[in-house]
Amino acid sequence: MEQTPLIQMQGLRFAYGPVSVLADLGLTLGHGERIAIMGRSGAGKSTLLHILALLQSFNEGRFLFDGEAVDTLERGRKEEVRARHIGMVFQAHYLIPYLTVEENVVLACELAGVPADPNQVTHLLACVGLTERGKHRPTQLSGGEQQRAGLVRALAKQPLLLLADEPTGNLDVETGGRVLDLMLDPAIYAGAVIAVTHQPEVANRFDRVLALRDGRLQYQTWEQPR
Ligand SMILES: Nc1ncnc2c1ncn2[C@@H]1O[C@H](COP(=O)(O)OP(=O)(O)OP(=O)(O)O)[C@@H](O)[C@H]1O
Repeated sequence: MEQTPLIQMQGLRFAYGPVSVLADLGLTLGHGERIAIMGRSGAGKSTLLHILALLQSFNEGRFLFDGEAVDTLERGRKEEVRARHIGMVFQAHYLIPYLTVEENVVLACELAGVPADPNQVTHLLACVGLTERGKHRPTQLSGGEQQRAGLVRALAKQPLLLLADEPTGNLDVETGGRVLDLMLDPAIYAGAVIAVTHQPEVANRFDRVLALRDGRLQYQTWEQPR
C-alpha cells in the first residue's frame, strides 16, 4: 500500500489583508523527502514556512499533514502535532534563555513525548561543533551558535518534518557545510526537510528545488548538478 504523503497542499491561498501572498499553491511532499525553496525577497517563503509549521492559518485551500486536515484541527491538537512532529530552525530561534543548551534540547524532547537520549544529544552537539557549549546558556553563544543549538533541539526529537529558514545564512562555509551534512544525512535524521535558501549551492544538495513565484511553487529551472 502506498504511504500517505507527509504534506499535501492544494489550491492554498493566503493574503495579509489586501496583499495576496500565496495564490493557488500546491505542494506534495513524501516522508523523508528533502526539498529546497528559493524565491525573491517578499515572495512569501517565510509565510509558507509558518503555515507549514501550523503557526499561521490560511484563507482557502487544502492542507493535509500526514493525512490530517490542518484547517479542522483544534488548537491543542495543532500544538501537539507541532511539538511531536515538526522541528523548526527559524531566524528567531526561540531558545529558552534561562536553560542551558542541553536543557533546551531535553525540554523539546519532553514536550514531544520522546525521551531524550543523552548519547544522541552529545553526538548531535558534536556534529555541529558545540561539544563545549552544552552547559552554556543561549545568551553566552554567538548568533550562529544559537542557530546550530536550535538545529540540535529540532532534530533530537526526530520529527517527521524539519523546517529551516536560511539554515546556513549567517554561518561560514565550513560550519554551514556541517549543518547541511547533519540535516541531510539519513543516518542522523531520516525525516523530511523543507529549507528556504537564497544560495543555489545549498539548494542543489536537496532532492528537489522549487521556486516560489507569483504565489505558487514551481520547479526551479536551472540545470542541477547531481
Ligand atoms: N504581518 C504582515 N502584514 C502585512 N504584510 C506582511 C506581513 N508579513 C509579511 N507581509 C508581506 O507578505 C509578503 C511575503 O512576506 P514573507 O516574509 O513571507 O516573504 P519572504 O519570501 O520570506 O521574504 P524574505 O526573503 O525577504 O525573507 C511580503 O510582501 C511582505 O511585505
